[in-house]
Amino acid sequence: MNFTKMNGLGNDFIIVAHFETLPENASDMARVMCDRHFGIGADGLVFVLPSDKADVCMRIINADGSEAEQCGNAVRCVAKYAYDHGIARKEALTVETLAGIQRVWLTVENEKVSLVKVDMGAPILYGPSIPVAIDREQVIDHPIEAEGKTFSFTGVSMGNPHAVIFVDNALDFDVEKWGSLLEKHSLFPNKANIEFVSVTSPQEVEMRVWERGCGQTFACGTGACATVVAGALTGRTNRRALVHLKGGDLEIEWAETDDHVYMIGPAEEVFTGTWCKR
Ligand SMILES: N[C@@H](CCC[C@H](N)C(=O)O)C(=O)O
Repeated sequence: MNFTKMNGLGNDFIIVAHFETLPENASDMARVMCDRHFGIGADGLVFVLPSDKADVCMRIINADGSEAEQCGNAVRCVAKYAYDHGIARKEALTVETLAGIQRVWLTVENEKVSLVKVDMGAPILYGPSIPVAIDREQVIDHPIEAEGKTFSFTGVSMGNPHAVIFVDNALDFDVEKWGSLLEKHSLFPNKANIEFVSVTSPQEVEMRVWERGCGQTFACGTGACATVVAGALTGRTNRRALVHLKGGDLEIEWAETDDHVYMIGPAEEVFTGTWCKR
C-alpha cells in the first residue's frame, strides 16, 4: 500500500489515497502504522477519499485508533495533497470532514502548495454540544480539578472538543502529566484535546497541546483556533492572534462578520513509501 508522509508544523500524518470509502479496519491500520517504533510513525492516519459534496473527503484516525471529527493541520495537508497530486488542481477548493465542509485557499509556489488558509467554521460554545458535562450556553474559565490541583478551562468545539487552560508559562508546563489526566476527565464525555496557553500580548500567545488519542503533539490547528476563541471570549486576546506552537506558528482570526474561524499555516510533504507489513 503506497502512502505519503506529511505534516503541518510537525503534527504528522500518514496519507493514504487509494480507498473509495473508509476501510473497516481503519482503526487497526492507524494503531499499527502510526507506531513510532514498529510502524511508520505519525500522530494520525488520514484517508483522502472521493466526495460527492466537496472536492475531496478527509477522514482522520488518531494514533490510538479513535476517529476524530476534525483536524486543522490535516485539512491543510489534504488540500496540499489534492492540489499537488492532481486530485483537485485549483487554488480554492473544499474538503469534506465529519465536522462539515471546509473552504480552503491555497498559495502555490513553483507548482506546489506552500501555504493554506482554511475556513474552520463557527466555534461551538454550548456545553452539551462541545461536549462538556456542564449545561451552560458558554463554559468560560470553569474550574476543573485533577490530583488536588484546580485549573480553569474554557470549552470550545471546532468540530472536535477542546479545553483551553491559560497558564503563566506554557513553555515549561508539564503537558504530559496534566494533559493525560485532563483528557479523560469526567467533565469530557468524549474526552478532549487540552491546550495550555500563555498570553504574550493581545495578538500573540504560546500554546502547548495534549491531543486526545495521540498525546503531546508539535501543533494542533483546531487547538489554535479554540485558543483564540477562548482568548477573545475571556478578553485575554484580540480576535486575531498569532499562535506559537512547538512546531511553528499559525495565524488565527475569529471573524466578526460571519463568526467563522480562519486559520493560515503551512503544509509539507516529506516522503512517500510502501507499507508492506500485514
Ligand atoms: N491535530 C489536530 C487534531 C487531531 C484530532 C484530535 N486529536 C482529536 O481527537 O480531536 C488539529 O490539527 O486540529
